[in-house]
Amino acid sequence: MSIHTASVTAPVNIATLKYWGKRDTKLNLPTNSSISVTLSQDDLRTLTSAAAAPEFEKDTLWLNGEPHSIDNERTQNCLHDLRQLRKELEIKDASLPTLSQWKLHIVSENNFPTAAGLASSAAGFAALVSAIAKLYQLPQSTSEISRIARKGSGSACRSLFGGYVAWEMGTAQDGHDSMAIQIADSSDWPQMKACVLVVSDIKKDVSSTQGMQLTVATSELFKERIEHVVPNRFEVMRKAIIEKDFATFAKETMMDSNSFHATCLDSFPPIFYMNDTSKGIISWCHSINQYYGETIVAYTFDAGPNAVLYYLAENELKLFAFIYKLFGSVPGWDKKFTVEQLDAFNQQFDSAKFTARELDLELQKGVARVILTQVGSGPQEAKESLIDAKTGLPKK
Ligand SMILES: Nc1ncnc2c1ncn2[C@@H]1O[C@H](COP(=O)(O)OP(=O)(O)OP(=O)(O)O)[C@@H](O)[C@H]1O
Ligand SMILES: C[C@@](O)(CCOP(=O)(O)OP(=O)(O)O)CC(=O)O
Repeated sequence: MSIHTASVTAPVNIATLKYWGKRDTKLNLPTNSSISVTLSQDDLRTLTSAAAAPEFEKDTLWLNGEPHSIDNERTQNCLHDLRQLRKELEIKDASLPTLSQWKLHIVSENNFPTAAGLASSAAGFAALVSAIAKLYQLPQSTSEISRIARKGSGSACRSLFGGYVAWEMGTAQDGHDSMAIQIADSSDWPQMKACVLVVSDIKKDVSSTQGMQLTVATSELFKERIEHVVPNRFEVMRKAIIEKDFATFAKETMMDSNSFHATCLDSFPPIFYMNDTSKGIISWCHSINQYYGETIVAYTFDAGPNAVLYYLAENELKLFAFIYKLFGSVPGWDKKFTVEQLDAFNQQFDSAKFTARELDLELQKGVARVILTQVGSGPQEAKESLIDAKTGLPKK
């Protein structure tokens, strides 16, 4: 069997200026531009291998070891566009193997919970589209490929780049100008770190796709958000990233998370993604910033209760004096810090004279684990393949 394969890893991204609302649900065209930070693949990543061979009978996807439906319109749109681009190459150069006509086998693994509000669809579609683009040796730019990932899941287009990324909403009806661009590389502002407080990794009741359309259809507040709030914030946040102005970046990030969740509450019937633990974490972050008299931490919440905290490496000790005090007993710390470093967080807390009233111990019960990570790079070609090169099936 003559099997062609390619493997890619792709990152998760967490928006600091949220995408919420579509003007075209088929093409995933958004009602506003958005901004995100790409997280390091050392901690959260999707690995996808794609293979094409004339003998394959049908397009098949295996996700986390199980067959997974590929018949949905979004995945089909991505495959269609990628095949179209490959076909153009084959027409120009008749010596190329006709991969565009062969069926695909795609095998993918997320190294974190799927469909649990940790942006698995973003990393998943970014990896799927990147792996097939690599397999097909497509010459298109990363932004052009991001347009295809967008059709899989809107936020996926931002996972095509590392660092700090904007998804420009565009205005064209066919979506050709709605794609991701890089605002700054991870190496331009490498000090950005992220701490994910996993409040729940259970599948959510209202998916992002359903939730945002309910907001578009019913929320009055949403109109104000897309017409005024987001366009202004986009410029302020972009500038803050370029100038490495953490205080402004953090304030806008927190305000945008709150604005997005306010439009969820303003939807009818209302959508609640945050729970009491999430709200407690918000107050806790404000207490920490107030205690230090400067903004050292920003929180943001996607369509679920998990918190993502952004902070700069230089403030890690200051921040973790508090975060480790509350959430030190859950898994995730020992992989990143030595016993001495963890002890330093405790000592820093003890010297902080923080009162018991401000220390909300109830919060401890709501967090299941922490994921400690940082800004990272975009999709990378992987040496490891999940596909057996002889059979074209997933490796056991
Ligand atoms: N590695 C992958 N390859 C292909 N598709 C994937 C992959 N990972 C996830 N998906 C698709 O994304 C779906 C999960 O998307 P969903 O939006 O429900 O959750 P999420 O992305 O984890 O959460 P959120 O979007 O709120 O952050 C899966 O059911 C699957 O169809
Ligand atoms: C709250 C968000 O995470 C919503 C993400 O929505 P999706 O990209 O998952 O939605 P679809 O385009 O319908 O697949 C905000 C964001 O990532 O910008």
